[in-house]
Amino acid sequence: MVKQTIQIYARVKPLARRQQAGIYSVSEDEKSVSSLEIIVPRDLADGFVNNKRESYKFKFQKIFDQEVKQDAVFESIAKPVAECALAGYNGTIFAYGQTGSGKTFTITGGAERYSDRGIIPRTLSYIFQQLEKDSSKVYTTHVSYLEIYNECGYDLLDPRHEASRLEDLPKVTIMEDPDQNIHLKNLSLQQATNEEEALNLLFLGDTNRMIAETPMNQASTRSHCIFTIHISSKEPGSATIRRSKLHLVDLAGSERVAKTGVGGQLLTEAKYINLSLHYLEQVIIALAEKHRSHIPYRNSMMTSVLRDSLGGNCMTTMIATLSLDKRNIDESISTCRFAQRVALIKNEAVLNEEIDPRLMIIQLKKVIQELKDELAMVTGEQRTEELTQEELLQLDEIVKTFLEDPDPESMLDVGADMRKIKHCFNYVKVYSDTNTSEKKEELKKLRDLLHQRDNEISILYVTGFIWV
Ligand SMILES: Nc1ncnc2c1ncn2[C@@H]1O[C@H](COP(=O)(O)OP(=O)(O)OP(=O)(O)O)[C@@H](O)[C@H]1O
Repeated sequence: MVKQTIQIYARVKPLARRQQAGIYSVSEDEKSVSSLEIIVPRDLADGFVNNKRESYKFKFQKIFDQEVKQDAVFESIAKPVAECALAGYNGTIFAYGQTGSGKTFTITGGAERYSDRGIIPRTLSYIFQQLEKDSSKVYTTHVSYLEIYNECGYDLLDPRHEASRLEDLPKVTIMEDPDQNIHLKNLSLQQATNEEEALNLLFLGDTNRMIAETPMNQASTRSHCIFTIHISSKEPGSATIRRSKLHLVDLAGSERVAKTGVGGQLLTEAKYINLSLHYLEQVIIALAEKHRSHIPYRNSMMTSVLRDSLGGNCMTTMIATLSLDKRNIDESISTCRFAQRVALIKNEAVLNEEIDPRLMIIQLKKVIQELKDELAMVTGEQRTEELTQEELLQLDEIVKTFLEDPDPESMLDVGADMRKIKHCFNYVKVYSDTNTSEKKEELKKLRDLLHQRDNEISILYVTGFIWV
């Protein structure tokens, strides 16, 4: 079991040309903990008098400032989580931040340049590279892509639909089993056997996501998207299967503070525009409080789906996306505050291993047969039915390999079935008889040759070709 708090990272979006930079600084202490200090000048903030604090400091595992590129973000954040998923642990990476702060850019990527691809395509690429390298296990990979809008789930990977509206996509509903495990009804799991197939599925999902945008559901701002990579692995011959899920989550825009302007207050009335993010916050608050027994996961679909990622069996990472221009400083501060609370949540990730019942039955049948054979040998009660032709050929092969193995410590094991043991003895007899007669034949040939050479030499003496 791996006990770990949720890891929090911050990423600062580059300023657009006409944006005015806010005042902030990034520093790192001797233990490599990064700090972000945001300054809101007392005299003037966004045109209003600021009577509040001037300096806001937040700690993160690492802060990626404006110039940091996608490959560095992947290496630091996603690669370790992908490695854990390959080893059999659940993982979640979610991006949280206000609209336009770079959540989609970080999770999915930008369309302009190949180097702009984000965490999802890079993680898929990395996972398939690793699978190709590891021949010790058999891996199976599936992906799913869920969009949650207004408390309704939609399957973005439904291959039968060419969606023109979000409502055209199959609706996904939540079901809970008696052990409180969440199951998503109607969410398709599509198999991907290589990187290309997985990327095609991502593309299908992103296309559906874009096409299904309606005036009611503007851009990704109001919906949450969860791309999940499901990995299962098994060693050949073993009945134990490891299963893990890696959720890559692009949350809805988190803006919630209404800038009233009245009285010049900057950080005032909290107004939630997205109820499910409000419920997410409720869950985070409840989890961060000690001795809190009830966690309100069930209040929203998103918190139900991410239940394991928040205070459960998962290694979870949050990326706080920040837009640190002057106008968005207040939103960035509330994103950082949210992240600090998230950092208090402890998760306990366990290795997800289970026994495949089908393989287990095959193995147990074999064990039962071996035990029956041993019992029959001990009690003298022999099995009388004939061995099949296939079984006989298999036995011949096993004995031949054993006899031809130069290793003096090699063993012949055919179990306790007397029919098999007898057949092996017969094979050994025939094998050694064949070998002996072959050797006799060879000896005779050599003797004949020797005799012939002696005769030839005697003739040479007699004819005087050889002088002594
Ligand atoms: N690190 C970055 N480098 C370059 N461009 C970026 C970066 N982050 C974001 N952008 C650009 O900023 C714009 C807004 O980013 P993005 O769409 O990712 O925001 P978002 O947080 O997902 O918004 P929403 O909540 O509406 O989905 C996009 O044009 C994106 O390409």
